[in-house]
Amino acid sequence: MNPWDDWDHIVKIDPDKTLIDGETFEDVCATGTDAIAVGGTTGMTEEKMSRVIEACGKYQLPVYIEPSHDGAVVHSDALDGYLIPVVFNAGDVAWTTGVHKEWVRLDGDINWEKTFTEAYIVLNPDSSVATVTESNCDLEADEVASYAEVAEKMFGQQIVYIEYSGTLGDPEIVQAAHETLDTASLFYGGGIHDYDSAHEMAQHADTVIVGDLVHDEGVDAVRETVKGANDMKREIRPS
Ligand SMILES: CC(C)=CCC/C(C)=C/CC/C(C)=C/CC/C(C)=C/COP(=O)(O)OP(=O)(O)O
Ligand SMILES: O=P(O)(O)OC[C@@H](O)CO
Ligand SMILES: [Mg+2]
Repeated sequence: MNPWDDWDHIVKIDPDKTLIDGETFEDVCATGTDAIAVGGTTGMTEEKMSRVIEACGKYQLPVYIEPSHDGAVVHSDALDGYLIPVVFNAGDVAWTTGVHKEWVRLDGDINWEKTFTEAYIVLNPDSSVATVTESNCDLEADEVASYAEVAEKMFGQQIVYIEYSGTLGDPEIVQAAHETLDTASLFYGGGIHDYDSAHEMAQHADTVIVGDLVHDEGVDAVRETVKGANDMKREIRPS
């Protein structure tokens, strides 16, 4: 049993962005989402990360950090664990193993029991994450599916993350990736903004991730995406 096995929905909070006026981290944790991930590509500092971790750590939800580089890792009792991206289609291998090597070399406090990797496939060429990692986003569905298969079968990855950060992706690509996986979970993130987009992506993703919406629209909009994802899971799960 992995911590994420019963997560249908995650809210990813970017510590470099603000919540909507009048909304709190408590409100975010009460949207019905299953877990909080803390991370973003640009502007990460230890102080900003810690503020969000401490604020979200007071509630029942699991809180994980998703560091964007080796210097962005924060250790805190408020954390349930660490989700470490490994970018499979990165143009620079630093994002596949290089920054990981530096992290292991320099961080004396790694708790491997709470550390899990995510095999990222980055697909929106206009996102910061694609720019930073120089990812090759020009991939057909069968190539994405093959990356997913390589991640699980050759590299033993237990999370494959289809990342369209900032834009809603192609459900057929998500489906193709999902179909290659046996035991690994498929995470999908990017452009989920309402009931329908969450509902659609939850058909093939085991877990959907909602990021910018919490910063741009707020908790009511996030709650709709939780409903969409949960409804789809009820529709497709054998009772
Ligand atoms: C070795 C350690 C500790 C970490 C390595 C982490 C790696 C490989 C990071 C690569 C970049 C990555 C996948 C970051 C994860 C977080 C993420 C995708 C955030 C979303 O970013 P964007 O939405 O593109 O950026 P902004 O919202 O900040 O513009
Ligand atoms: O911000 P959005 O587009 O919701 O994307 C979520 C997440 O996959 C980003 O890493
Ligand atoms: Mg973003």
